[in-house]
Amino acid sequence: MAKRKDKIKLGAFLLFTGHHVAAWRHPNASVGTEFDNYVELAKLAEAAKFDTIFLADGVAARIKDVEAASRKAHSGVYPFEPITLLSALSSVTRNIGLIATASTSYSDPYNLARQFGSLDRLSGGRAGWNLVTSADPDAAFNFGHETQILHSDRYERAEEFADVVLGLWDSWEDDAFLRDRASGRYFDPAKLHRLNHSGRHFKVRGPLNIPRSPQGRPVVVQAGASEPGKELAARTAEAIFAAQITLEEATGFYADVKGRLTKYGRSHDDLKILPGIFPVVARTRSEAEEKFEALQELIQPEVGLNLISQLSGVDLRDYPLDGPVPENPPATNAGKSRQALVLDLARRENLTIRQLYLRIAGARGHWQVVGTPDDIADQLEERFENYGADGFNIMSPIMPGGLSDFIELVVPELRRRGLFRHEYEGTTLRENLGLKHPENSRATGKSGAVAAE
Ligand SMILES: Cc1cc2nc3c(=O)[nH]c(=O)nc-3n(C[C@H](O)[C@H](O)[C@H](O)COP(=O)(O)O)c2cc1C
Repeated sequence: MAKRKDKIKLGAFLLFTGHHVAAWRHPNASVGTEFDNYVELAKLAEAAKFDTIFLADGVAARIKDVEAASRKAHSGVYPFEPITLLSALSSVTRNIGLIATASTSYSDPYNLARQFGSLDRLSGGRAGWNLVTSADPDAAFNFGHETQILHSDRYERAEEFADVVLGLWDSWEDDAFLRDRASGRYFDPAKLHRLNHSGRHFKVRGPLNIPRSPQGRPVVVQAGASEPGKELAARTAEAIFAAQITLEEATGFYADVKGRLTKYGRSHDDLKILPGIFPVVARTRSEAEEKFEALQELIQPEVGLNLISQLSGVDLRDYPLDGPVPENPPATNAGKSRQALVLDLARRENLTIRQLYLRIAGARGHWQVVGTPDDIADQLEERFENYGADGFNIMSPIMPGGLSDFIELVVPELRRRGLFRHEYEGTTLRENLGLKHPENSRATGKSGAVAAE
């Protein structure tokens, strides 16, 4: 197979103390909850010419199992709301993309379009929206529901939500605002487009009361991998955060989603697939293994059990720790692809419940690689060259050390192999990700989804 001509895209998935579930207990982990901690991480990633920093988010503290939650740093309690934080970080960064998570189940499309449009203008065109439907069951109780919204209903709402937001972002054409003192014309009415949306979930007249950004509009990212998740991504997203452990899973997912683009008039390069990787890197394999084991030893059984109960959608607290993971538990209404991924892993490697949580406590079901810079670069290169990814979301085990390790040890090796940039291609997120400047779908009459060029 011919070597790819494009280069790997890299995002830093920032979780304040690090992605390993016990990272907060490690003496080298920063407490990570202050603005300066995020300034440090954002500047580290930008100096390394990463494409993006990405912030996960939820709208509920996950404290149903308060004993386990009280032993974790990430129980759904985040130091900052992500759009607020990235708006602040936009003033201390220049090129790196700023991707925040926001829920289509528990937001309003007009306000969300405005907030991300504002972040996009504040940052000079570097905003991205990680569209989630909120698989977290606890979120429903903070927004007037008595039970979690059904998975299928969440995605039906998300489809319409995305169309409204995309339509609102096209309220004004790029050159609508003239600000012409001589003629007295501030904007050209012919370049203003009301949305006049009326659907099952939303009725939104528009226009959005904020102009388009230097990159046209924010980049839409999707992270769901169920059937409706993949379809929504193929129709509306320009980047996907995915979670696959094996090369086969990755290439299968990549071919599946890229294969869906044509029916929406979109081309292969209109969507970048960026699976997560949890890299533990050191100059020697034994040193990398020691680093990883030092984190593993800090995992408390309550926390490990709680983590796989959340990911598998099954409360495993009543099952023996050293017994098997239950066969065929009920389908979850939470994250379907994540349940499948965790249960397949347990079956594939014949893991007990304790072995399963030790296996995924770091990467939460993402791809985990422990080794030297060459080991990790080899794995990234293989997945990239075999079209299992267009880039990767780096989920450092511990912050800031894990991110600086990857930057100091793996990035130079990727550059030596000609796989990663030396300099940014542009100043907007689209320019650096290699995405087209979106035409204004209201101006061209291609309503709703992402308008093809
Ligand atoms: C890299 C990555 C990041 C994610 N970040 C969030 C997040 O911040 N908030 C959230 O509610 N869900 C997040 N998710 C979960 C997805 O939105 C989705 O619920 C999950 O992938 C299951 O989707 P599915 O039911 O379509 O398979 C993330 C998933 C991935 C792969």
